[in-house]
Amino acid sequence: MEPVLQVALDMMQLKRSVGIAKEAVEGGADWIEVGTPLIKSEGTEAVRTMKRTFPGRRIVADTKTMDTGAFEVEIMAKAGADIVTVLGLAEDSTISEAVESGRKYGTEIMVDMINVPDKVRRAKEVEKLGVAYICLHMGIDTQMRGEEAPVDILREIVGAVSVPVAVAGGITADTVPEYINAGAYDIIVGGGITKTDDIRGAAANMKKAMKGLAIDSVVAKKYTEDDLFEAFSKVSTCNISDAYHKKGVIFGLHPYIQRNAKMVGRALTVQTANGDWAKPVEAIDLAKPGDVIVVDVGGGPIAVWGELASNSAMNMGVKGIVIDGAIRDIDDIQNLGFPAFARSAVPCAGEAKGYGGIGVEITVGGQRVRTGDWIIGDESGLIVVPKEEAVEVANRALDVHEHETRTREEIRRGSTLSKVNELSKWEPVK
Ligand SMILES: O=C(CO)[C@H](O)[C@H](O)COP(=O)(O)O
Repeated sequence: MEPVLQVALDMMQLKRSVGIAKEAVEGGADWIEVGTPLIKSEGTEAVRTMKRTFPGRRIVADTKTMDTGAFEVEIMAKAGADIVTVLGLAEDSTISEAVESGRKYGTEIMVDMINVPDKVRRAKEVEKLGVAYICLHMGIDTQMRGEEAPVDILREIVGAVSVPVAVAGGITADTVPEYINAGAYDIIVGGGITKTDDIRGAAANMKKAMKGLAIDSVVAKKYTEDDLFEAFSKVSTCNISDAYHKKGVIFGLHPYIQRNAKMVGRALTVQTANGDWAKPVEAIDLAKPGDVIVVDVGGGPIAVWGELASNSAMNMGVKGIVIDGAIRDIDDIQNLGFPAFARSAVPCAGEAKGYGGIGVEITVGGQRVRTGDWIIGDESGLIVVPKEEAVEVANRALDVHEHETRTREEIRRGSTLSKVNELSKWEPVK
């Protein structure tokens, strides 16, 4: 059997989804998935519209049914679904009822193995219940922690069951050949197609990659602890703030940086007193390449940092300086191209006395900062991401960034930001 490409429409707006589906089909998508968020926002109408618009295509209703299998399958079948998804975590009776209902109304059942602990064992069990497809799925929230659908488990499932196996979860043109080689029949792709500005091209590339051609994905891979510098360098502080629910924003510090410059690094914290520049300067000798020195001066108005310190820090591979207090030599620091953020700029420096400490927990611009936390700064400001949350926040920020690519393209084609988001519809019901 020739593998199929299923495009997953996971946005909330039906009109946009139809447009995207049309272009994906032109690019070669075989099956169309009405994604869970789309079903939740638009109901069965989304399935009905897709069936009417694409009469010759298989329509998958991704209901992720967990209970009342018969009932939910009947609803989706009558709306035009050819395949309905039920969770592998559901009770056997829910799955059997879904299968029975599917037989009655002419719909197949795909079991989604999301979060199932023993996927191979469960795959064998649900096959016996009469399901038509089994789907190995790494959910979007799990992907944000850097995980992808595991190829070895896919291979094991394919070897253990005789029904066709689908795979989903952050698949890109780069990764699709591994899943094909492991025996996947149905390749389910959401963001790898829908977040691009060229849906047709992305679907066509996915098909080429499914045939074994080497294709570079325009959508980023999911990042792990090892390559967070690259991940944070690809996004803006605004992307991070959107992804991190406005947490981590450092307020009140001014960016003294060059146009389009960006600062990304891990914090080396310093506590000092107003005008006392000893500890900030000593920190330079302790800094590792890639660090950002972050100084808590409690907002003090006498400078604790200037051009010579910046020069020395740059030499050590330090990525920038953040001071909740005062800085000086702004013009020279900007000529150096050394990113600096401070509450104020003044000509006067204090004296080296040695108060405070290095590597201690500090508060800067209202945010707690510890050594090792990620600090990202650009012309919009500064944000701190705790080290424990960095992988997830970086991947979510990239997701925000990539979704903006699609929105920008729709605006370029004549839509408006309000229309793209169907804003009026999302106002709370009074
Ligand atoms: O069902 C889903 C999320 O629960 C998605 O449709 C599925 O994960 C495919 O999307 P992506 O390729 O972006 O992961």
